[in-house]
Amino acid sequence: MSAIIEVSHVSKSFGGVKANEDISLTVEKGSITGLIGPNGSGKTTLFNSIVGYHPIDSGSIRFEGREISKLLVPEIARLGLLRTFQQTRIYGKMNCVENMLISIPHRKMTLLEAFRRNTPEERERAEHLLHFVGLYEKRWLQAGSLSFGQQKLLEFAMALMNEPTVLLLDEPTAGINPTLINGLIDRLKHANREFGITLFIIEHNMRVIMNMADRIYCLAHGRLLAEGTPEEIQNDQRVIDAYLGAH
Ligand SMILES: Nc1ncnc2c1ncn2[C@@H]1O[C@H](COP(=O)(O)OP(=O)(O)OP(=O)(O)O)[C@@H](O)[C@H]1O
Repeated sequence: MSAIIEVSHVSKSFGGVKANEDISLTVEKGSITGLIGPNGSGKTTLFNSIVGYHPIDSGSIRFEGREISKLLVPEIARLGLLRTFQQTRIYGKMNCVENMLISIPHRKMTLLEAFRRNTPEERERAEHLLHFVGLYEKRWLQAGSLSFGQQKLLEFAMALMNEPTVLLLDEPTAGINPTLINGLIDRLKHANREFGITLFIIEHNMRVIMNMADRIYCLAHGRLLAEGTPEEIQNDQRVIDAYLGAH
């Protein structure tokens, strides 16, 4: 495997708060990589830096060997690097298929035009992916009427509409009941194995991340505390003291 994301010595402060300090890590192509750490340890800030949501103070971020730390969100998205959020971002009044169709990015037209111009291939792809995440039967329902877990599955399918190379997932299982969590894990693993999508996942649910990740990074107080396989991380005394002891 080779590195698809290379974060080197990245720092980012908000006023006096050092949210990320001298962080270096790599995400291997084709891997499922985990990012854990206590609340406020800088995980979301790092994701935001990688996808271009805000400029970094220093350091370098490379995607497929190319420096991306000065690029804007849509430019990075066009390269195939996308993220999802802790809170779902769906349109509750639209049905699932409509949500899928408007998730195709960078259209320089109104929503109405966007619907008119969707190609049959895009519609077919939307339905295929809704089937993939188990929402095909519900495709004509308003997204707002779905359970929170189903909305997360919809959001995942919306991200897949853009055919990402790498998907950054911010707490994908937060707020989802255990049955749906298992379904989501299964779908994520499938997307990784069968579609070859590299996954970089922030997750507080240890059962989930230990079960999925090839490699895990742990942050604490904005710094990289430890890295290793799930087994190494679980047995790392620094991680236990800073984080796992409370979980
Ligand atoms: N836009 C911002 N403005 C000011 N401070 C911020 C901003 N974003 C993050 N911070 C601060 O940076 C630190 C790291 O926050 P961040 O959200 O990255 O942590 P996290 O590990 O993702 O936490 P959680 O697990 O609770 O989501 C916190 O002290 C937070 O208050």
